Amino acid sequence: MIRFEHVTKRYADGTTAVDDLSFEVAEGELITLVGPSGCGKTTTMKMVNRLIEPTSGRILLDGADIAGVDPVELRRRIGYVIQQVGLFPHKTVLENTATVPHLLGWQRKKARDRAAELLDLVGLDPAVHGSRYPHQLSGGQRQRVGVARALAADPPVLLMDEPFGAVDPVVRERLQNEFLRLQSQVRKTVLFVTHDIEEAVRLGDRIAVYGHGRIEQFDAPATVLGAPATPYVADFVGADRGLKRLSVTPIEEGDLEQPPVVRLDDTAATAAAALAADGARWAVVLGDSGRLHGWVSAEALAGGDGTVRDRARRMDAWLPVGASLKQAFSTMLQHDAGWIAVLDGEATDRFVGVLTPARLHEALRRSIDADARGAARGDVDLENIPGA
Ligand SMILES: Nc1ncnc2c1ncn2[C@@H]1O[C@H](COP(=O)(O)OP(=O)(O)OP(=O)(O)O)[C@@H](O)[C@H]1O
Repeated sequence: MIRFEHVTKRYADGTTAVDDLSFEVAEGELITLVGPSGCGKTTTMKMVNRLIEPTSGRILLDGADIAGVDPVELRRRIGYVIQQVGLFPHKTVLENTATVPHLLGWQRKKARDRAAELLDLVGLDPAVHGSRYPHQLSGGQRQRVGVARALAADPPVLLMDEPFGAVDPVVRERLQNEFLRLQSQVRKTVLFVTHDIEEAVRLGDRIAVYGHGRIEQFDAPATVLGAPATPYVADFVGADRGLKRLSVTPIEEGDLEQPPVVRLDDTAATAAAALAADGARWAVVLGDSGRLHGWVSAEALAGGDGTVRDRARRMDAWLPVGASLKQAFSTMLQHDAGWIAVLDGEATDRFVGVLTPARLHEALRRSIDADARGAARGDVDLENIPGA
């Protein structure tokens, strides 16, 4: 979709902002460009819509060299969102959003309908916010309008230069989540510049980590965190990369422990026998429809009649398979629980196993090791990891 071939940009004063850059971005992929200030991220981005021309090399869009495409025509295919959103102060939110459709000569009604649809998509109510002026919005709302405006003409490519850089961390996280939801619907090819590794990791399908004018590593977030290609990248992603990695490592079925499972209506004696057969001290308890109810200990089942129902404790800390290890850790803390149940996440909510802190740690170690060796996580034998 977008292809850089040996692209170099040298400014008139001799600064080499981008040095012999080659990479490729697939259609519908979200690439984050991350690195310290002045490393060439913005220059890279602006060469794609020809706000800056390369000194040498080629950039191809859909296989065609963009040097041969009229810049105005090119920019119609490329949405652009920047940190200082650049909304027109004297135009309403709706008019701002409809800017590009207007320029493209759409009929007024069609352009306004499209703008309203886009505002809705980015979480703004067109009936409430559409007639406001930019100064009547919060910073986060202005950023949303910026995104809506960039999407208005439905361009296949989106360039985003620190779009959420100017808002506070809480709003920023909300905007990031909304943007991910939006992207899962619209599937644009996105280049997203940020200097924040957390943001890069959270958003990117792949991350390009920049050194000076060059890409030091171009990989999936989990790989960048788990197996930094150079000491520079390791330093940039930080000493707490293990923690960051939690947020990009999903829970897999193979990570889970399988304690005995009993039902609320089982007799205490049957349940006690099941625990004894397994040598287990506790069992997961499922309710009537197979949903998670909680747990029951071997002590609670000892002696007496009745059913598990009388002796079980409720515990509803659960997550679906595929949720991140970070969510798992945070759910454990939130419920003050030594384990969480993992369900299949489909409509059936089938119980698939239990994640304990020890299993979580193992999953993390296994995924780091798998990336380092280019293997699948399930194939990693923890015995072979030193210190595991
Ligand atoms: N017009 C220009 N003339 C000369 N040098 C420039 C020009 N624009 C940018 N540079 C230099 O090129 C290098 C790369 O700049 P660029 O804006 O691409 O970096 P960046 O990674 O986007 O930085 P930031 O995160 O601070 O925006 C920097 O050293 C910058 O000073």
